[in-house]
Amino acid sequence: MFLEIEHVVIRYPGSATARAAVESVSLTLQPGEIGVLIGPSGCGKTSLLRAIAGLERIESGRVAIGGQALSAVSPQGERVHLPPERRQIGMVFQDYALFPHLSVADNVAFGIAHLGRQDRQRRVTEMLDLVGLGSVAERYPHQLSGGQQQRIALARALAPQPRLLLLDEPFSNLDVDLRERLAQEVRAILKQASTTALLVTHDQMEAFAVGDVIGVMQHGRLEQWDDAYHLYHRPATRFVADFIGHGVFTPAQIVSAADGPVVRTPLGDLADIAECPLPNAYPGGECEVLLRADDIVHDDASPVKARIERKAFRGSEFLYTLRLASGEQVLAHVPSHHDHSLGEWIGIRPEVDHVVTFPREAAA
Ligand SMILES: Nc1ncnc2c1ncn2[C@@H]1O[C@H](COP(=O)(O)OP(=O)(O)OP(=O)(O)O)[C@@H](O)[C@H]1O
Repeated sequence: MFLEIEHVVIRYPGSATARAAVESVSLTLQPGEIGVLIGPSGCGKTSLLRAIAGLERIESGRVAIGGQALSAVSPQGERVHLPPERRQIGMVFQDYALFPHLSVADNVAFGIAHLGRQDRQRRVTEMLDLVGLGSVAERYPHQLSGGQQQRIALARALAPQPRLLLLDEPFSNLDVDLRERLAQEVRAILKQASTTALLVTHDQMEAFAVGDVIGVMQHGRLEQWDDAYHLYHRPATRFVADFIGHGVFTPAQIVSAADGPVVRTPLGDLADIAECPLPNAYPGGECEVLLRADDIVHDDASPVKARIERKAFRGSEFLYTLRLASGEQVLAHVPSHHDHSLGEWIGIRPEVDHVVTFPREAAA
């Protein structure tokens, strides 16, 4: 392991009795791996990032890179806290923080003043080429677009060859189209430079575009640290299931059938499902099943009908909010050439590959 975060607790001064901002978070990154922390506002992502950078002190736990403890508080109260400038960690913030009076080349050279002139120039050229902006070296930040400024900020952060790069909402000042494109570019740049990085965002698309591993945080806790596929298809908690993707929880019952357990839902039985829980996993087999919008297929031949309550155009598809006659709500992605009207009844059927169940909310 390269980056090791072990049971880190962060509590701000003056809030000794209050909930910790970060509550016993543990995660690891391999060399060259990109991690992303995502979660609602106030869940503690920035606090954790700042603690890794050395800008906040931890109350307990350990932060280490390559086996070297940067911050640590042992159960006996022994403390390590390396100052930020000795951690060899780079940072990129949402506001770029470029120096307006310095040219692009001088901005990139800022953190490598210790190198000789030739080495410095070579590194600046390398970094500008890496971010695809070799042609703007002599310009000033105000002469660049937001996306270009952010790539320069990345070049500046990478120039000193940090052991770890931390990125705090680096795309949030950019418009939506640019954001996703830049997110993919940044991933490619980090991979090319073999940089280990941890990025904070509240945008799922960004997290999926950039991260090898994604951590979902809530109330200071890390609910799951996993790849995008598992977060989506195997969410560890109800919060993760709800936070990632579009879906609803529907009451269901797991019952034994001739060919094994089936999940009985208002849309019919879900059968032939790998890793289906056994009926005795829940009292009376009663649970809630997660139905994602892409688990529901529009099929006029289906006996199950649902009324369209809302629809949102998403380019190649609509996100329909549907109501079954029995009262349950479900979501469905439907190709956008199936343009039905609000209030219309359409046929739907479930096509669920991964069944995700949780205890009934009231019983949970
Ligand atoms: N300097 C501080 N002093 C006291 N409390 C703080 C401080 N910084 C953050 N907090 C509190 O710690 C908790 C976590 O905040 P943090 O900024 O880490 O969350 P976040 O997930 O990054 O949120 P956002 O997405 O809004 O930036 C919040 O309850 C916040 O109010």
